[in-house]
Amino acid sequence: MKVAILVGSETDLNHARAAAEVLAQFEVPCEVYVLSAHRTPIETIQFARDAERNGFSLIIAMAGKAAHLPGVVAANTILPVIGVPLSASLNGFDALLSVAQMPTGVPVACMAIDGAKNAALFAVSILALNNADLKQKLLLYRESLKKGSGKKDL
Ligand SMILES: Nc1c(C(=O)O)ncn1[C@@H]1O[C@H](COP(=O)(O)O)[C@@H](O)[C@H]1O
Repeated sequence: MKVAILVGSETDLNHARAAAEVLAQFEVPCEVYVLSAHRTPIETIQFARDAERNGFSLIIAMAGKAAHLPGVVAANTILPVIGVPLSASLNGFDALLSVAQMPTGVPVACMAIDGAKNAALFAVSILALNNADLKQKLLLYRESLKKGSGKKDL
């Protein structure tokens, strides 16, 4: 059980870090790579093709601007690909549409703009399907979200 976190540029590494921190909280191992469908197309495709053989269970791919990275990765693996559009320009709307509007047959699970943490949590949900220990941790995490909710007397 291992997650790959891909970002399109070194300038996106803060988002990779945010996702990696969530995965670490759940003790899910991950590896971070800077790969770009535009700047390093051959390496990106090779990474996606080898990902399953290299022990990855799923891939989180994040990119800003013309965010083709998640789609190109999805086109080259049948592992689940979670895409995160980043707000590198146009408040992230350009990347959102690039990640969300995949043609039928090659899906990418598109998170919110800059939704790196939710990408990691979604990855944990998928992995928890086959891992009772992880499922328990996820249930505890959801329980922790209740803190601070309810009626407030001001
Ligand atoms: N969208 C992509 C891809 C890709 O889709 O393969 N590769 C880099 N990028 C994005 O370009 C933005 C600007 O990158 P630079 O800051 O390096 O110029 C980044 O947000 C990156 O994700």
